[in-house]
Amino acid sequence: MKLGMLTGGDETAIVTGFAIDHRKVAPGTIFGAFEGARVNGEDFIAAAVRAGAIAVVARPEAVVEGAVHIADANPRGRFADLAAQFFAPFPAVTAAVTGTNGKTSTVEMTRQLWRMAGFHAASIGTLGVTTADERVSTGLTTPDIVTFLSNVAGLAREGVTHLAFEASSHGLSQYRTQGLPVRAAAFTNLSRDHLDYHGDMATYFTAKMRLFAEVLAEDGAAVVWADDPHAPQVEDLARMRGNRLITVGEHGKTLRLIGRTPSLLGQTLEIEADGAVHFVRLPLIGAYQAANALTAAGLVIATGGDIGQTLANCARLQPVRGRLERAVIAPNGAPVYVDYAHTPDALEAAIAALKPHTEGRLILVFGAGGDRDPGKRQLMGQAAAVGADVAIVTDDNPRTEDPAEIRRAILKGAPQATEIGDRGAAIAAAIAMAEPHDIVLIAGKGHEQGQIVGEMVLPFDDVSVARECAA
Ligand SMILES: CC(=O)N[C@H]1[C@@H](OP(=O)(O)OP(=O)(O)OC[C@H]2O[C@@H](n3ccc(=O)[nH]c3=O)[C@H](O)[C@@H]2O)O[C@H](CO)[C@@H](O)[C@@H]1O[C@H](C)C(=O)N[C@@H](C)C(=O)N[C@H](CCC(=O)O)C(=O)O
Ligand SMILES: Nc1ncnc2c1ncn2[C@@H]1O[C@H](COP(=O)(O)OP(=O)(O)OP(=O)(O)O)[C@@H](O)[C@H]1O
Ligand SMILES: N[C@H](CCC[C@H](N)C(=O)O)C(=O)O
Ligand SMILES: [Mg+2]
Repeated sequence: MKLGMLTGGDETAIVTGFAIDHRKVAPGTIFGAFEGARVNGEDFIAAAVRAGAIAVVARPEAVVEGAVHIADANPRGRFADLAAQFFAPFPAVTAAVTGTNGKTSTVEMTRQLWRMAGFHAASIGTLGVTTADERVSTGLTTPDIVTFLSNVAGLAREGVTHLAFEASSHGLSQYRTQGLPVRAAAFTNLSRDHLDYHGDMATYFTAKMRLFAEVLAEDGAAVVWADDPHAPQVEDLARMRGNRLITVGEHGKTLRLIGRTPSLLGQTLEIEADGAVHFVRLPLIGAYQAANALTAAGLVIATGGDIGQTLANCARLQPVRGRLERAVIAPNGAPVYVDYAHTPDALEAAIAALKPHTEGRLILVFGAGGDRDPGKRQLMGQAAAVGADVAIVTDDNPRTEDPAEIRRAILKGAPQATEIGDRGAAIAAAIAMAEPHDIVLIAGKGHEQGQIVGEMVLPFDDVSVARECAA
């Protein structure tokens, strides 16, 4: 592709790729220079040009010498739109999911439901890039724009026609998925998280709402978990833009949840849709997994799926890695679950999911991440104090913070809790104290494979550690 095709000018230089990090610039690259949270990408423009950048997308006031300056007050957005022209074509059917909790689960279930309907489907999110054959990690929930678009194009080349991806609030505010047309967008819920980055709840919500206000195609569909207090605002936005609206949940109109009966290994959902009542035997426990399954079903229906068939397929959904995953059953019969709950709301949801299955005590092991919203720590402590019978506060990715300080903040909300900093020792203690009718819940890390201490990632997997402790 010639540069002129992107700039509208007559430049004949051949574009070989796109980069947002000057260390990834090769001859023929278009470099995006963005102001970041840590550093200003404009400081690397000269180095990018020396490395062979032929054009730089940057604010009008940035200085670009020796390459074409593609000036835009919103360089991230402009860069994304140009990169999308370069990387296209993409899968024809795309669905994005936003919300504080449930994005990973919903995109994974959407992928599974599309596959059951016979489509070549993929998902991109916290778990990585997932197809029917493999899973490749990208490190972020919503990868950077270049990684994202190149992966999406790669999936299309492999024959993927249906893609569901997670639109995190960071991703939305940094235009990490801009340029990929979105046919359907879902909202799961809003609660406290990431205030270290967004500052306050209103800004955090506005970042998420970009998905509906700007990213979703004008003729696309909005799928809303109607039982969240923020749902009406999302619904109003969709109506205002003239998007097709699909609402799910007890307050939902498209898929109305009228009954939910937990069973030993799953639950039966009674759903009213299109004037008929459907019974879905979901093989997953917990109200939150039912919510995510219905939101996923909403996305599949929004993109052409048959209501009856899609609901019937929910009976064959496979568990999502690290979300209420049963790691092991202790020798005395107590089951040990691993869950990715790392917000106050998620912790409450995970506890609520296991409560109906607990005849004895619910023993909880949890912590909170360093270099992340400190305000959520005490609230997570409170959620544990209210919901768990025994709570053990431990470390979860302290990153560059003092882990003892993080635990202290959590303990303010859970003064009765036991403190065991070493995560392996905390898990061992929980399993050792469990009696036959108790349940152990290890929260916060889910699928994660490491404990981040300082800049180091030490290998750590809750599921393997639990199995070792129970052996
Ligand atoms: C706070 C945040 O979102 N940071 C991400 C973001 O950084 P930024 O734009 O603020 O970048 P910066 O480091 O200040 O640098 C500014 C610019 O200069 C460039 N640069 C920088 C250094 C250099 O030597 N040369 C150079 O060109 C950078 O590539 C960047 O474009 O863009 C970077 C490049 O893509 C990401 O690596 C970085 O993720 C950091 C590592 C991170 O931890 N992000 C987390 C918080 C995150 O994004 N999480 C969300 C939500 C999680 C969830 O709830 O699921 C996610 O989607 O994963
Ligand atoms: N619909 C929901 N409502 C409340 N809590 C939920 C819901 N879905 C998931 N959770 C809780 O949040 C945890 C994370 O779920 P999931 O990974 O699907 O969310 P996510 O939005 O992708 O999270 P992240 O922002 O870290 O990527 C789960 O392990 C569970 O504890
Ligand atoms: N995507 C989330 C994951 C948090 C997982 C938890 N284990 C932690 O490290 O806080 C974040 O970056 O905030
Ligand atoms: Mg996720």
